[in-house]
Amino acid sequence: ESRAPPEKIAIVGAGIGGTSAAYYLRQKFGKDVKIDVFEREVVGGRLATLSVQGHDYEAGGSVIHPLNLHMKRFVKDLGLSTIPASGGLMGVYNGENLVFEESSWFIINMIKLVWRYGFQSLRMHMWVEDVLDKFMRIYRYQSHDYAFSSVEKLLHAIGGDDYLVLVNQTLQENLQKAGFSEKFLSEMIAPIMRINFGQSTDLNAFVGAVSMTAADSNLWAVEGGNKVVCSRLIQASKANLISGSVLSVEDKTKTKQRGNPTKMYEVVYKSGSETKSDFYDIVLVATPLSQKIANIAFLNFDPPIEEFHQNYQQIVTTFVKGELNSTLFSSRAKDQFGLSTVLITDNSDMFINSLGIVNSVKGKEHPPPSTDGTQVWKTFSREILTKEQITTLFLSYDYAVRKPWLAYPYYTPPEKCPPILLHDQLYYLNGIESAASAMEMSAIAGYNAALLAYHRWNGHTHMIDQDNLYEKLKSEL
Ligand SMILES: Cc1cc2nc3c(=O)[nH]c(=O)nc-3n(C[C@H](O)[C@H](O)[C@H](O)COP(=O)(O)OP(=O)(O)OC[C@H]3O[C@@H](n4cnc5c(N)ncnc54)[C@H](O)[C@@H]3O)c2cc1C
Ligand SMILES: CC(C)=CCC/C(C)=C/CC/C(C)=C/CSC[C@H](N)C(=O)O
Repeated sequence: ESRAPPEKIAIVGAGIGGTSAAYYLRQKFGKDVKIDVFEREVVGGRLATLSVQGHDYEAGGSVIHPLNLHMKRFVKDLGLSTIPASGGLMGVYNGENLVFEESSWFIINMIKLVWRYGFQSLRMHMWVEDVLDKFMRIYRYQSHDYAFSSVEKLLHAIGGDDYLVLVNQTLQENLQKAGFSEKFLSEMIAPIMRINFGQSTDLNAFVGAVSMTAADSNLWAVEGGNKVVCSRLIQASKANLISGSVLSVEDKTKTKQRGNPTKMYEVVYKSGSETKSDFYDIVLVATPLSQKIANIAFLNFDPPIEEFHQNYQQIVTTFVKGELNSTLFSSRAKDQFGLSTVLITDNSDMFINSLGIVNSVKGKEHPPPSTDGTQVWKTFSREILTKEQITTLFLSYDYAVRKPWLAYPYYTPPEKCPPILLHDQLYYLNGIESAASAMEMSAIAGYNAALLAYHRWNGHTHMIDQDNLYEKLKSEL
């Protein structure tokens, strides 16, 4: 028996976390509940494009794994199309030379890897497969409507104690214990961590595994830009998008029309030059609760809502349309360079984290391949690149554009993930980023928060934090 649905739900943030929550909240609570999504900047959040000479390129979250089933489902449900997001050859630069270069021949590649690293590349693949295999359990739990009240409980339900060890250990520690060599860690693993999370192997082993899956070859993206998923989710969930910055959420008692005094949340927000407010039964916060990012005050809560010190790192995305100075990396003639991604080791003293050729969000043929040797390159760096640095990297360039992000947490395991449940009907989605930040992780958090809110509203305690779910669902089949 379910009680009457809530009248109004607020979601703060229209990134993939907030918009997927809106989508699932609508499915669970039905058509009558009013859902307001507050966004102070642009729908999509860290999914955004930048334009280079009239063509758009992914500047934030760009690649999606073939087993990211929520993102896959959104694309299907929302009638969107996909484009391949990986391809081309990769090389690893150590500050002096390329220590590894991929070959376009699979067999040659394998021989090169075995020659330099023995069978560690294959073992690494198996290690990642093992983490990913367990990860897939979350989809079964969520399709059966099970919810979790903390990130730790969610991770434990997926991968048991092994998963908690992963988030509490550095990738370095974990892989050293598993017998991987220093050479393999510094030449292969650290550069992958650096391109994906701007860090070395000192991040937690779970986000390390997520980062390794992003080295898969069948990655994809949404045609037109990944951010389109967010705007379409808002439309599909029939939520109201409110353009404004949420300033505070206050725990208040309100007497509704013809009713008893009820506990509600007053959301105060600034829209243009006006400050407005409204009351909600349920509030979901779908943005990192760091002062530098969201800056939301929680008023009148007893006990008070603590501040979370999730430290988000700056990553600058820069697109340059130009001709690469390939002699910086290799003595080969520039028309023989052949690499489309350069990963960089930690000891290289390079001012960038990575460099790669990118395709526009319309796919490979847009714009048509250039004939003058220029390409659109994307770099990630900690700091904004100076003109000198750009001219070191490029022999010539026509155009450069950049976007600095507070991109993802700076990982310092052991990780204590912030709570999901901040108050009776107040939920926080982005604590999951302390385990790993990725589009799919936010979509999982959005679905989980929607299910948790629904079950807590209706008193379905048996659907929350169930032990032994994997065994239980196995025997149900
Ligand atoms: C450079 C970069 C590359 C990445 N690459 C990948 C990738 O290839 N694949 C992948 O899976 N992931 C990638 N990620 C990570 C991924 O983009 C994020 O994990 C994901 O987009 C986070 O979504 P979110 O909805 O949780 O948060 P956000 O997208 O940050 O959404 C939060 C929203 O809340 C809004 N907001 C904040 N405060 C307020 C307020 N007070 N009032 C109203 N609105 C507010 C913000 O404007 C924002 O739009 C990348 C991230 C970056 C930065
Ligand atoms: C959650 C699971 C199982 C998989 C997600 C894998 C994935 C696609 C992770 C990407 C994480 C991330 C923050 C990447 C940043 S850089 C991406 C890309 N290399 C680029 O150059 O833009």
